[in-house]
Amino acid sequence: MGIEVVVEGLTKSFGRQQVWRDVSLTLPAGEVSVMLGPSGTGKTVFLKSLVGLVRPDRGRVLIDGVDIASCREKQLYRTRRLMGVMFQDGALFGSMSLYDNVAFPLREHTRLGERDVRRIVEEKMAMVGLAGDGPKLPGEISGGMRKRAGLARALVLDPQIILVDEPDSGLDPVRTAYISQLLIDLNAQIDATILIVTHNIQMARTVPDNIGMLFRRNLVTFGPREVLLTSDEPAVAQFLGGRREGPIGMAEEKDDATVELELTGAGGIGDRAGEDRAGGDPARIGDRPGIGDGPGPGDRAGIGDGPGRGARAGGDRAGGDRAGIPPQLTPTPGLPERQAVNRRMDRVMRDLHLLPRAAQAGILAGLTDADRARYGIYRRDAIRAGES
Ligand SMILES: Nc1ncnc2c1ncn2[C@@H]1O[C@H](COP(=O)(O)OP(=O)(O)OP(=O)(O)O)[C@@H](O)[C@H]1O
Repeated sequence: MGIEVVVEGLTKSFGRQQVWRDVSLTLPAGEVSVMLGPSGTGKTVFLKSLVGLVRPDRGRVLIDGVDIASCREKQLYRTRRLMGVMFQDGALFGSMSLYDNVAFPLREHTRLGERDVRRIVEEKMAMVGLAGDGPKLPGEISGGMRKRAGLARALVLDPQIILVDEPDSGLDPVRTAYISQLLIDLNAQIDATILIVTHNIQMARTVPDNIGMLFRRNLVTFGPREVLLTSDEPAVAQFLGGRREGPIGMAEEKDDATVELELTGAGGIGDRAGEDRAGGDPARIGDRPGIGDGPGPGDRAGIGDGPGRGARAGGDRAGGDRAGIPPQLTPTPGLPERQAVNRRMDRVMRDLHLLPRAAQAGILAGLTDADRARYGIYRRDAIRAGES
């Protein structure tokens, strides 16, 4: 099973620029987590600090009892063996074939003979859908294939933690859907702890068990996916809706006066540009297209308010969405079930009372009959939670 990663009070600056401060979270063992955030908010720096490629100014990163933010080189090296990293562009050596790229960590860090190297490389390349592509050079293949080759290389040392930097960047939506499925399939097969850094909303909505978001040098939230997906935090709602109105600006930081204007509807950027907004509603916080669509100014979270259903968080939604929470991807038929699913559900149900009400409603609305029996929850309790 994967290993838990505990981050405590992590702070990082480059010169006078503070990237983020006091970031604390736990990546639960064997679960898939996503870190979201607008461009430039330090997602990649965060990922690198988990591998010890960036040293934070303060804080700890505990992996298997070792604080990799402060440990000695030898321990860092040993702990890194537990981790596989897929960088944005695959980070392949351009002059080596895919086969040699994927074999590289095995030849560098183990004493395996070439026959074993071949067995492992072929197995991992097949896992990411690159069987038979070994002889190709990185320059001869598409960006999606390069990413998958980078993923195969990240897998050869059988990591218990996999860190993935923007797996969707440069990919079309179909390739992004494939790599999303691949990450879930991998988790089902090897039960590793996975952290994906991305700003792809679709991936964030359908892949992870847990989601966090970095914004303005802070971790806005981190927890079960239902928390962020039902959040009424303005930056989160704007980000999920992909809208310009809200606190996130082109230069990451809008000035406060602009935000105030937008939120009061007294003239957002769209108005000044003479653009239409759906429904003519001035910069409503909860107005995420395709998620919250109920009338009324009280609709801040933009959740659970299907027309004619009484505007309730937790109500059923068309297309299988519940309370604005789309179904999570499941492994491809024929693969094992994800072991993380039950572990996560146990944890979430244990801590349910600590979560925001909308998240609770979303979680309860999504329970299967088997879940309800397991946790002793009656259907009417779940419905009542959705109504409150
Ligand atoms: N080695 C470095 N030296 C100085 N500044 C750096 C260094 N690495 C990153 N930064 C700065 O830290 C900030 C965060 O960068 P990072 O690449 O982590 O953002 P990101 O959220 O991953 O962005 P994107 O989504 O666009 O990839 C940026 O302002 C970047 O310029």
